[in-house]
Amino acid sequence: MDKQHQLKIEAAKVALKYLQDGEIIGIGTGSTVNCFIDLLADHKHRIKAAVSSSEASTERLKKLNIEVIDLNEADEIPVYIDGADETNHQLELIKGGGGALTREKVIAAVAQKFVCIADQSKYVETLGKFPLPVEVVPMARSQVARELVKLGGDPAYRTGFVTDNGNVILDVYNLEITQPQILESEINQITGVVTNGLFARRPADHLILATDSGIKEY
Ligand SMILES: O=C(CO)[C@H](O)[C@H](O)COP(=O)(O)O
Repeated sequence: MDKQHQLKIEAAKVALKYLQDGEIIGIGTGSTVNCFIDLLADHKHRIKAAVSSSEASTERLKKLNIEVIDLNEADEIPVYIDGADETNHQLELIKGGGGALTREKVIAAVAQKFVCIADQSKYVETLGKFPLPVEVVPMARSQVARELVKLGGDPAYRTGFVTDNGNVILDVYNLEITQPQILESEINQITGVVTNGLFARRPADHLILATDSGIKEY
């Protein structure tokens, strides 16, 4: 097993302490969350059910006999566990490398506590080295791309990829994101954008970062 994967497992293990007995848990998407889902299998008796942010996570949860319910059936989500592509020290994130950003953002908005789990490679001074994913209604792809260029980015169409919502993704390169909240709002105002992968208006509440020198919690 490579070092990075080992760190993802370490972060996921620490996140188990946020489980709340008898409650619904929100589950994100990605390889780090997959580590958490696998660990959750041994604790499934403690939770009421899971709300999932993607078809991929739903499938993994169901394979482990963890009940998955629709978000509309959940009165509240005390805790949401998810990974990130980048985080800064304010726990503002870039997410959506796996293309699940919209459902992830919806669950994060509902959740009382958003716990981000990540390995050390995700921690950055300034967001933007990782291309910012933007989910777009297919017919608006070219128009949205032109607007993203005006904002200083270089959008690239993620070819061959369709989101769980039937939309496409533009990955925006070369953005140096010094004001994440403002950029998040600006991009969301472009007609045809479903959402973008900046989680700055609703950042994580806690970060569990696995590093070579141990777990750091923020
Ligand atoms: O936002 C995401 C999926 O849409 C993931 O959380 C993000 O891409 C991190 O994934 P990984 O844990 O595989 O590095």
